[in-house]
Amino acid sequence: MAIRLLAPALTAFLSLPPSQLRVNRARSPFHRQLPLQMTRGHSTKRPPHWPDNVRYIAEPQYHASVPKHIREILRPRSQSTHHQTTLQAPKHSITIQHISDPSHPAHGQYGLFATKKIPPRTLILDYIGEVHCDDRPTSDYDLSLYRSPDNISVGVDAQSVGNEARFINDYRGVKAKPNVVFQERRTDHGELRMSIWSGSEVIRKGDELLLSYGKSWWRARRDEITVDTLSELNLPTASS
Ligand SMILES: C[S@@+](CC[C@H](N)C(=O)[O-])C[C@H]1O[C@@H](n2cnc3c(N)ncnc32)[C@H](O)[C@@H]1O
Repeated sequence: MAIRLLAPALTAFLSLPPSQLRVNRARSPFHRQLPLQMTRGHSTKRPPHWPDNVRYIAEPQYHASVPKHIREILRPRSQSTHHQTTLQAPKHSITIQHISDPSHPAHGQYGLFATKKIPPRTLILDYIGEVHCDDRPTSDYDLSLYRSPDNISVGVDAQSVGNEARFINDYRGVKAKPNVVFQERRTDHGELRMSIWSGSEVIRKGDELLLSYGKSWWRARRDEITVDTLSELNLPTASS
């Protein structure tokens, strides 16, 4: 299932437009891959608990589905360079952890946790993955980055390639509200990125970083379960 993570209430404090994990669905394999890069002071060395089936990257990869004119908006040619400044979280401030608490709704999966105090309204890291314009129906890691005036929707899919940001869970069933939000930014070289900021309160050492994926993400997931269940039971759906 694809997601479109919403940055809801907490985004308001930054006076910024909400971003979303995508609710649309994908169908194509990966094509072109950019070479892995070292970023300023950070390597592409996998962090602890990184899954074997996901490639750890420090810079976005551009999929063949991204048209040239959109690439030029996302990463203006004059400023395009392999020496980008990805905001990789300082390795000592966040960590991927296995969720062993049975009351956590993502029990058995992983989450992203603070290993030290993070002040309010602090840029923590970029959401890195494959930048694409095709549908990703099976991805739970597909974030909406940009919609062009000619209505082309650009996503960042971290299902198969990504960084630590892909492990941030939704706050529902965990805490009363999210403590981090999405906000787009341009790197020093002009590349459009979706980044993750702390909210209006301090994140304490040991706290899990929690977003809001948005109601539409949960609604799409619930609808999918309903349709799947009806189809397993061989019952008619609203569209059948
Ligand atoms: C972007 S991933 C988050 C990282 C994921 N936990 C992992 O280990 O790869 C989104 C997936 O995490 C799980 N998840 C995140 N927040 C959740 C929540 N509040 N309740 C239930 N499942 C959640 C769901 O399985 C969802 O499809």
